[in-house]
Amino acid sequence: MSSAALGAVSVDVGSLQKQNEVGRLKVRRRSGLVLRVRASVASSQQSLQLAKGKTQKSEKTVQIGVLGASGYTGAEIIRLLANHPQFGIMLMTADRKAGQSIGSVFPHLITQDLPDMIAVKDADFSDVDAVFCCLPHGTTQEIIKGLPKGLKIVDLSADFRLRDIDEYEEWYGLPHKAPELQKEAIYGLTEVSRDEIRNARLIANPGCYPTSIQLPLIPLIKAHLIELTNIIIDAKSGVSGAGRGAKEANLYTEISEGIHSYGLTKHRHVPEIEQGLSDASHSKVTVSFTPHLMPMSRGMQSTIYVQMAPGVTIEDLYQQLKTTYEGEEFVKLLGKGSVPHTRHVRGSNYCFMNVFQDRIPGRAIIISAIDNLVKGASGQAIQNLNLMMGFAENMGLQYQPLFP
Ligand SMILES: NC(=O)C1=CN([C@@H]2O[C@H](COP(=O)(O)OP(=O)(O)OC[C@H]3O[C@@H](n4cnc5c(N)ncnc54)[C@H](OP(=O)(O)O)[C@@H]3O)[C@@H](O)[C@H]2O)C=CC1
Ligand SMILES: CC(=O)N[C@@H](CCC(=O)OP(=O)(O)O)C(=O)O
Repeated sequence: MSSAALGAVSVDVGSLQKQNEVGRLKVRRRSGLVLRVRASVASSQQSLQLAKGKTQKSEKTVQIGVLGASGYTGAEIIRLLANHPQFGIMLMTADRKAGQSIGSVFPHLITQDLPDMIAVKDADFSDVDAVFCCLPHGTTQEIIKGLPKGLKIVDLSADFRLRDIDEYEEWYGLPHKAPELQKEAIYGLTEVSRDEIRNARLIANPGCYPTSIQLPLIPLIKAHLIELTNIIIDAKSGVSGAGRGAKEANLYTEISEGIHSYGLTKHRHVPEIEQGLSDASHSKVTVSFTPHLMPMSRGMQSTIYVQMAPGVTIEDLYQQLKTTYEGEEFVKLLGKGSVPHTRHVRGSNYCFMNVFQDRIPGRAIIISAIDNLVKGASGQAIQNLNLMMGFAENMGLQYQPLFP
């Protein structure tokens, strides 16, 4: 049952409560005793199913569930899927906002024909083919463990990113609740692990900082062009990276007109970055990583300082990245001397990068820019599901950046 099939009428509170008990009405409070009600014109049988969490199949070929549809990454999945020819959203869940329509939670999505949001525990996954799991880390393992085994899952949280369970428990301070699923999870940095992603059932979608950092560093490490010590990463994120939940630290007054670093020496993305770089080098790589919060809603830039291997020049680094990414649609090495800007990738699935010779001989500066909500989260998640379902990797993702 799609929300587009619901009409709007006004009724008194008594009849409203009675009807709402059987799930026939979606209620939004206006003022005093007058309520605006969206009444179902479907049969009572269909209405009852809606109350239980059933939703009508989308007309598209792959039925998608979005868990955590009331959060920023969930909303971004929904926005991006509007233009996807194969993925249709038939199920959306939320926690505190369960029971609300998408239009009341995200007015910018009101024009899309979408089911209302329900609690995860009420969801019926029997007609769903794949889910995007956009829930906070720590809540995700148990929820994914309870999903039907045939479902394809792209998990945007950090819950399955670290292969080493002890490391997860140490950095996240939480017990791992699904170690058996951890063995199955494939880390979904698309350009690096495409072949494994195609055959995966459960993808651990990378964090936004790790995406912006690993994309330039992995090819340089694999080609032995940089030293594995003294890698220094100075990274900056827009505030949407912290999610939509209300937190004092993310109030306008706290983040506007200034920048600040956080998570010094202990940010939980350190082990994720080191895992990826160590895999590329077949030895333990450590990094210094300092993230910063910027007064912008979305966007991420990583500035990375590295020591080049003996005899290696900046031209070698440039040529290596050029060869690695020249056939890639979403990773772009800029022309020599051009500086990546977050505003040039905003709203798109692109990662822009470049390398620069430092004035200190032997050192290089690498800059990469992504939109944290797109290539850093929901865009890469769709890229991965496209591969898992056997579709073109770029399907539904050819959004040009928003500028200015
Ligand atoms: N924001 C970003 O740039 C990125 C985020 N990520 C990761 O993606 C995931 C989602 O992030 P984001 O969208 O920003 O987060 P938000 O805080 O914006 O949204 C979280 C969503 O999860 C729901 N939720 C919260 N607690 C529970 C629970 N106990 N059970 C079921 N649902 C719950 C919320 O529902 P309700 O609103 O109803 O409370 C909401 O829909 C996180 O793991 C995050 O770390 C990854 C890369 C980038
Ligand atoms: C600005 C901000 O707070 N950013 C988040 C990272 C968002 C992200 O990609 O992280 P996960 O998917 O690993 O949660 C942070 O620093 O924790």
